[in-house]
Amino acid sequence: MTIATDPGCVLSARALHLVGCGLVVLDAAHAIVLWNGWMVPRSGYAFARVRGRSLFEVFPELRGTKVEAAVLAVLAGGAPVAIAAAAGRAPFPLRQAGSFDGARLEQAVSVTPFCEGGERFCLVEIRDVSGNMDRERRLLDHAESLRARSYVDGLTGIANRRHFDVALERELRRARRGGTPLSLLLMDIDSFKAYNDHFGHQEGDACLGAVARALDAMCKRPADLAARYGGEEFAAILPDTTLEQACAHAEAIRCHVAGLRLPHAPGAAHPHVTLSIGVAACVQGWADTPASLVEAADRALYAAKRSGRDRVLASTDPAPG
Ligand SMILES: Nc1nc2c(ncn2[C@@H]2O[C@H](COP(=O)(O)OP(=O)(O)OP(=O)(O)O)[C@@H](O)[C@H]2O)c(=O)[nH]1
Repeated sequence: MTIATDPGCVLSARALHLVGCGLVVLDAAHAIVLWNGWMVPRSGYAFARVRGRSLFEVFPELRGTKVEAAVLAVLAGGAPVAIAAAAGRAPFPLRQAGSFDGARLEQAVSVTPFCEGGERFCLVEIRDVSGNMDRERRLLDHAESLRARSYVDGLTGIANRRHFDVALERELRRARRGGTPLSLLLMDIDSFKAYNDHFGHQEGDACLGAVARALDAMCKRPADLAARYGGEEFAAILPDTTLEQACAHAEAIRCHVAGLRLPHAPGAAHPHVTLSIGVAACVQGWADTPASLVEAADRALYAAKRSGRDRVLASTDPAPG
């Protein structure tokens, strides 16, 4: 019975050329015995040009790839092999139909053995998964941008409390491992309630933004982190910085913010916006956990407020208990 006279065979042959993926059948010597219509515009080769030629002669770049290994294993009696798509590593030089110099289609490939008339063959199926990969990439980009945004304070644009917590934990571990110093500044805008009451909440928000930008600009080393700790309170993590160095840096920040000469409310302690700053350093045995370091800096900040504001005080005593 010939293909021409068997309606089933004719239909199968037609259907084969309409399938929405690449189908290539190889004989035991990996010569191409079938090449469907999908392959033609994507490879630039009509069936007549590849018929009887080794797959690896038509596509020499398949040498040394997972596709070659799969074909050889399957033709030698192995089980079917599925090769998942990997971004940027499309094995076949196939492009969008009709385009011969664009990017390769992203491909998922499977290789399946079968026997016919006592001979072994394999079917190579190539699926274009470019759309899926694009979607996956867009989802990953979106997830990455959400993740980045979840670490930024929406009002001021500097690191938020979550970012601060993660960074403090990480930097403390690094300092303990390396035996290096680590300091923390807690900073609070003085009489900020009076500012809001006088200028209104929107101006208050703008003032928080201006102070945040000033702090961020003053924390220049790559490992330094300026963050909004909450409300009108800010924090700075200063790795590789001793208590003494941190106090000097805190004093520079205090002067810098006072130097902005942002007008304050008439009822405030000072005519311009100022900061009170508490400084603590991580020392072996105490203030060496995130909670105890924050607590030490907070006690110093409280002392700075009580002793008149617009000043820097360091915590030198171990936390109680
Ligand atoms: N505009 C604005 N105000 C805020 C924000 N978060 C906290 N505040 C205000 O900051 C003020 C903090 O006031 P207090 O805790 O009484 O302290 P203070 O007036 O700064 O006084 P001292 O800290 O003792 O100098 C409150 O009025 C809060 O409403 C914010 O996101 N935007």
